[in-house]
Amino acid sequence: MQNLLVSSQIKDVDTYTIQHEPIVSIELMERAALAFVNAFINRFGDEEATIWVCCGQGNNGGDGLAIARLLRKNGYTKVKVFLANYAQKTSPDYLRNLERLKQEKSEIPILEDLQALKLRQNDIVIDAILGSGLNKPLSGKYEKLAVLINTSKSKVVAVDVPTGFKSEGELDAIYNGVKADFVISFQVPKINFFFPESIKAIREFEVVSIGLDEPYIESLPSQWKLVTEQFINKTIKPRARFSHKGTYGHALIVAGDTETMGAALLSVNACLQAGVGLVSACIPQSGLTALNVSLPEAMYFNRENLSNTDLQKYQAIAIGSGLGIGETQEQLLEQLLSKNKPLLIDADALNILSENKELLKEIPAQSVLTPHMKEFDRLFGHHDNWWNRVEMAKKKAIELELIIVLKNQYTFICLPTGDICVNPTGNPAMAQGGMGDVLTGIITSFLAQGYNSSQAVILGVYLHGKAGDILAENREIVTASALAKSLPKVLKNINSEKS
Ligand SMILES: NC(=O)C1=CN([C@@H]2O[C@H](COP(=O)(O)OP(=O)(O)OC[C@H]3O[C@@H](n4cnc5c(N)ncnc54)[C@H](O)[C@@H]3O)[C@@H](O)[C@H]2O)[C@@H](O)CC1
Repeated sequence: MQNLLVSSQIKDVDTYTIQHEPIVSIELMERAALAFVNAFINRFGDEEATIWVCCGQGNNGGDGLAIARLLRKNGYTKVKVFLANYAQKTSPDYLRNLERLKQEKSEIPILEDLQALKLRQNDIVIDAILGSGLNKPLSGKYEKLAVLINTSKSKVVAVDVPTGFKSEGELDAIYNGVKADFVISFQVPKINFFFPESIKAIREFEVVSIGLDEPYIESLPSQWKLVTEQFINKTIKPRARFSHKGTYGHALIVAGDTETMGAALLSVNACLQAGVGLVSACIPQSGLTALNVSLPEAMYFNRENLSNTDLQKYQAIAIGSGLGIGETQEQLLEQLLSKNKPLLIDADALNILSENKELLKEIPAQSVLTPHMKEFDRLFGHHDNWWNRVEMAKKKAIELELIIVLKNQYTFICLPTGDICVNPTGNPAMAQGGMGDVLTGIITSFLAQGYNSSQAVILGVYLHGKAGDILAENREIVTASALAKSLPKVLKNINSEKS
């Protein structure tokens, strides 16, 4: 897991690195500019393009000036600098870079008049006006400049963060900052990059290392964690020699209704594909033929027997996929809750909870809830923005001792400890019915295999997204069935890389 930091902490890390590496601040800026330029060249190789580097007067502007110089050195001949010198204060490193640019007679025009900023279709704007130092909403000349950039047809590449974009905290409903096609951000992704509202400001982003002190970053207190591939590789266990089906647990999935049996089958199938030893499908009798035909590996569990069966033999129990809503389903949920064993609660089971909120207190600790936005709001009230929604999920996870998996392109996993783990995998090709049922099956599978609740959820969410990402490399749409089918290979690849 990687710590995600708020802007004040990032500033602190800059200072720490400068003092302890040690490195002078102007050299750190040079390193940042070089990292930006390398990533930029990788992506925008056209040396003939006209590049307008728009610079403010803080360190973000200082980066911009160094970037302009380095681009020129790398063969980009049509680089121009525009100085947005609208403030009283200037940073010392900005001034040093400005001096250097002037002294070196680098043939880079330095413009200050807005009229001179004639942005054309194939031009590139490098936005180095304001970065993570933003401390109030954009207004006046800054806002005017943002409008000019946004209404041009030029491509916009932002340095660290787009001008006017808040790196953390509630994002305003109306965004008046620079809209970037691409952001090259330094060292750590900013927390708000993972929030859906950032789409107004950022189309794509990449994070480049500038050599800030990583152990120090990890030592800082932060409730925000980014799930990393290293964490997954370290956590996941390969199949052991001499193991048998009993080694990988027995899962029980309570799901399906006459017309939504597909959801149950998707869940049960995903549970198998993710490696469970045994899975029993507690579905209505009307689904028995479908189950036997499509998933011969799965076992059938008669619903009539749920109340009087000892469920201890199941290492994991999930309820919800395609369950339907009604008195019978409510009774099923209540029966499971009374067994006092952690559950995974999804889909219709969440909707039943939102109609019977008094049941929330009955959910055993360490249970997992996997709502999408609408299910979450039905459960815990309407939220105007994602920041507030995630804050509420965190609060409820602590209060009810649950793991709340708030699903989105970047899923937020809120743990009872107060930590919020952001999952970086997943993509829009996966936006299709059944995907949630598959996720439920995968997490249930990992729970049954003996991972603890947090591990099972993090592994499940990450690998679900990872499988989707791999498939989306050469297809526009990824169906839930295709994703489930690809899981054994994704798992194999991870385990082979380790050995
Ligand atoms: N040593 C460092 O601190 C490093 C900083 N780096 C760069 O520095 C940036 C942060 O630099 P700074 O902290 O100087 O801040 P910025 O350059 O982002 O902003 C500078 C100034 O803008 C003012 N300001 C904030 N919001 C405003 C608004 N809405 N309207 C008008 N003025 C506003 C602030 O008062 C501040 O004086 C990062 O985003 C990154 O690009 C990198 O060079 C890496 C090293």
